[in-house]
Amino acid sequence: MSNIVLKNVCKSYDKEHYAVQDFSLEIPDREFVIFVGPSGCGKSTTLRMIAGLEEITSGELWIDGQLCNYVEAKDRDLSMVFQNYALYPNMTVYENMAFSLKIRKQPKDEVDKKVHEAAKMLGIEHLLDRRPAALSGGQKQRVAIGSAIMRRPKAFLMDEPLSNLDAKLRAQMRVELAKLHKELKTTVIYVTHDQTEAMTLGTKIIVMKDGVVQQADTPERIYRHPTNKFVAGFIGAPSMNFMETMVMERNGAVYLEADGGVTLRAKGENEMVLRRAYLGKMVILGLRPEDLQDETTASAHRICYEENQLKAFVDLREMIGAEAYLHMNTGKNLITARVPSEVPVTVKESITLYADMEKAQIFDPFTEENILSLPVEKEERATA
Ligand SMILES: Nc1ncnc2c1ncn2[C@@H]1O[C@H](COP(=O)(O)OP(=O)(O)OP(=O)(O)O)[C@@H](O)[C@H]1O
Repeated sequence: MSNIVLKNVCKSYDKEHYAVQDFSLEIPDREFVIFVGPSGCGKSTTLRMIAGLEEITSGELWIDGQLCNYVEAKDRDLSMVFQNYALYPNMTVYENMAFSLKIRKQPKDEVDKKVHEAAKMLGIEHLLDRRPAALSGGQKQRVAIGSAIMRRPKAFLMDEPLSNLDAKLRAQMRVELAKLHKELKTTVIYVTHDQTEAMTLGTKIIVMKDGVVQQADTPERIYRHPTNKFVAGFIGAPSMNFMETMVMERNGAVYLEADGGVTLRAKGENEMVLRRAYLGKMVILGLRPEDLQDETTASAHRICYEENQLKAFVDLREMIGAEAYLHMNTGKNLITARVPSEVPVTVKESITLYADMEKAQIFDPFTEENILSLPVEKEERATA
C-alpha cells in the first residue's frame, strides 16, 4: 500500500518565477496519475520533486505517512523510468534487468526467476543476451520498464517514457503499460504532453499550465466537464470549437447568437445559469467536433431540431477512415466537425449541422472559467 500526498508544493529555480506553484494532490494506492500540459508547465519538475531528484522550495511531500521533503531519492522506494531509457550499455538485457536486485544482494535463483517473469510479461525473453546497442527503440523501452519493475517499489514514476517511439509502437506500448498497471497493482505517476496517452492510461489526470494545476479529475470529467477554456481546448483532438456568442432570451427560451446567423438554444444547467447571470452578455460557446453532426447522425441521436442547427461552408475535408473531419467556416468562426466519412459533402459545399447543446460547454469571456464552475453557481446548486 502506498499513499502519496503533496501539500502546497512550490518550486522556484530563480526566486522570481515559480516552475510549480501551490501543487496539492492526494494520490491513493494503485492510481495511474497523469501529469499533462504544454511544454514548460512544470510536469517533470513535479515528478522530479516526488522522486527526490529536485529540492522542494516550499510545501510538503508525504509518502506513506512519512514527510519526505528531505529523504534522499534512494531511500524513497520509488522507481523511475525515463524518456532516454537509461540502460547500462556494457551490460546485456539480462544484466540490466537483474542489476537493481543484485546490488540488494538477492539470491541468484530468485533474481533469475524474477528476470524471466518480467521478460515474459514484456515479450523480451528472446532478447536477454543482447546489449542495448542491438535493440530497437521500443525494445530498449521495454527493457527500461523491465528493469524498473524488477523491484516492487511504492510507485513507478515515468517521464514521457514513450515519446521516442514511433506512433505505432507508442500505441502498442500504451496498451502494454495499461495491462502492466493492472497486473502489478502499483501506483504510477506518469508525465506526458500527449493527451491520447493521458486519456487512455490515466485513472486521474492533472492538467497543468504555467506551473499551476488547472484541473485534477477523471478522464471522463476532464473531457466532458472541463473547468476552464484552457483545459477544454487542450484535451481532445481535434480541439474543441470556440465561438463568441451573445446570450438572448426569446419566447421564454435562452439562445446563443454568433456571427453568420448562428442561433443555438441553450439546454440544461447551462440555460439556468445563462438566464440568471448572462442575459444580454457575451459568452464563449464550446462544442466538441463530434457534438456537431450531419442530419442522419443527428436524427439517430435525436438532436435534429431547427433550434440547434447551423449552416457552414466546408473549407477542407480530411478523410481519417471511418470518420472525416470537416473544417468549415460559418462566416466569422472557423469550426471543425467529426462526422461519419460517408457523409456526402465536399469542399466548397455548404452543410447543415446540428449541435448537441446538452453537451455544450460555456465559458465566461473574462475569467475563461466554465460557467458551471463559478462559485456562486456551485453554492446555489448545492442548496437547490
Ligand atoms: N534546472 C532548471 N533551472 C532553471 N529553470 C528550470 C530548470 N528545470 C526546469 N526549469 C524551468 O521550469 C519550468 C518547468 O519545467 P519542466 O521541465 O518541469 O516543464 P515540463 O512541463 O516538464 O516541460 P516539457 O514537456 O517541455 O518537458 C520551465 O519554465 C523550465 O524552463
